[in-house]
Amino acid sequence: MEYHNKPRQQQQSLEPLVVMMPSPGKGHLIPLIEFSKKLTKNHDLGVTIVIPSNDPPTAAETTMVRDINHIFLPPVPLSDLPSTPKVELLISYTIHHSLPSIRRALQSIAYSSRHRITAFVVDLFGTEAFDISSELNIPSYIFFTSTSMFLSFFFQLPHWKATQCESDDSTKLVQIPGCVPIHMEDLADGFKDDEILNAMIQHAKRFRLAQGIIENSFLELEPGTIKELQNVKPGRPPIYPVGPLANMVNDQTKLHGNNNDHECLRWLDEQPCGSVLFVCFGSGGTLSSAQIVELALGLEMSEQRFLWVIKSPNDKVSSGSFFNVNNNILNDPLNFLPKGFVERTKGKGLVVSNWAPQAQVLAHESIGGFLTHCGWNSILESVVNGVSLIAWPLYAEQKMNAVLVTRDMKVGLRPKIGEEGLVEREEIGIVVKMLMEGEEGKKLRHRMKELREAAIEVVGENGSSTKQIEDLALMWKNG
Ligand SMILES: O=c1ccn([C@@H]2O[C@H](COP(=O)(O)OP(=O)(O)O[C@H]3O[C@H](CO)[C@@H](O)[C@H](O)[C@H]3O)[C@@H](O)[C@H]2O)c(=O)[nH]1
Repeated sequence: MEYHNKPRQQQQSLEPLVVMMPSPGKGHLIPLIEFSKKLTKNHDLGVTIVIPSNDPPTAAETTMVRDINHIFLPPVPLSDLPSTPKVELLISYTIHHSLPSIRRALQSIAYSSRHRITAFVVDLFGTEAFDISSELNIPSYIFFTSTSMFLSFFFQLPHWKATQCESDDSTKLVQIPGCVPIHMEDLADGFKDDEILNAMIQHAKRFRLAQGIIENSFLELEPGTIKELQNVKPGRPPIYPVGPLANMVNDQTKLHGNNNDHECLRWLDEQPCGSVLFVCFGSGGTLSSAQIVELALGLEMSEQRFLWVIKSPNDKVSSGSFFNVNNNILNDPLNFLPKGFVERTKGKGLVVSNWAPQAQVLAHESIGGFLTHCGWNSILESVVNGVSLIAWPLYAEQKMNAVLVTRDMKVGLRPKIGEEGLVEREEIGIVVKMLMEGEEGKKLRHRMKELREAAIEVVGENGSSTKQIEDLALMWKNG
């Protein structure tokens, strides 16, 4: 029987179910897990997460979703693709080649005698699957995992031409509705590449097909942009700001197992309050070998305590760990540090290979600052913990996020890139010291504490984000 032909009466007796589909990457999966938890725990609404990927699930991914109904789709091999792939195209490629298995997964749930799917929620790269939800008569939504600023830019994209990004003048200003103007050089990298731009325009054109767009942000964080996005305009679906949906400490233990034993948390226990800079470039970010050396020597020059999550370098792309295809994971990242660095900084600094329980680290009272690649989840996790930032964007929309953090939110410092294309050790030393000890650092911390208060308020019992989730849950329960 066709799902959409099930008699209304029969459909109403079935349990409502929301199906979510993140695109590949932990930065897309984690906020959808947080959203699912709110729907299931607070609203007793069933959720199944359908997960496309390129590799069989890792142990970390399996642990992350263990308390949620989920389906890992068959991996799409990337072996035919170039060895220096572009992240945005790889993600789009994976979704495109997963369409047959997405269809099978949705059909098997939709035709079951237990559930009626009342919403299909994808992220910004998942809109190609709207054809399938539409065939099955399932309402489609987008969960936008990045900033409202980036969402506002997405609505401009269908009118955008590659030539607009090909300006020699990198200081030319781009006006995104509701936002402060940003320099051309700070636009998401992909928009300067024809192939990526065209793929993104295709995604953006399908945004209007969604019944609503759920955003992981809140008014106090991006007031101008959210107000602008909430203006009713033809072709623009309603916007639901539900953020910050961030990986929180209590839940982190569930996500990654019992991390209380992680060596970095034990080390943090021994450091003075607010004294440690956390350095981490997200799930996919990598530095070049030369940049690793500069960062190490810069941290040393700053004379501050630090906890650094280091990945093996990649001299071609700065997203070297996003997909495993290009990352030499066999090399111990510590081998790329300058000679004698670990010994010289012993006691004052700790270097951890590849992964640390970030949410627990940021919640630790010894943490006084965060040097981040500006992934949106990392920024939100800093906000909920009141930790001010050093913005070191690497790829995707991270430069736009860095502008937001430093110029709009005013909670971070951004080091300058030197002539060789590297952030040099002297600059790192100065900026780190300024954040951790300087007057400017104090102001940023103060502002971040204000944002933290606002974040606590909006996700509280009567908060605006709680209310938005309630409205969505009610609509999806009765759908
Ligand atoms: O050692 C680590 C590294 C990361 N994380 C977690 O992994 C997530 C990383 O997310 P995010 O900070 O957003 O970075 P990416 O994984 O790089 O996220 C991708 O997705 C984001 C949301 O769309 C975009 O903002 C980024 O540019 C894009 O690279 C966060 O929850 C971190 O707490 C850890 O727990 N331990």
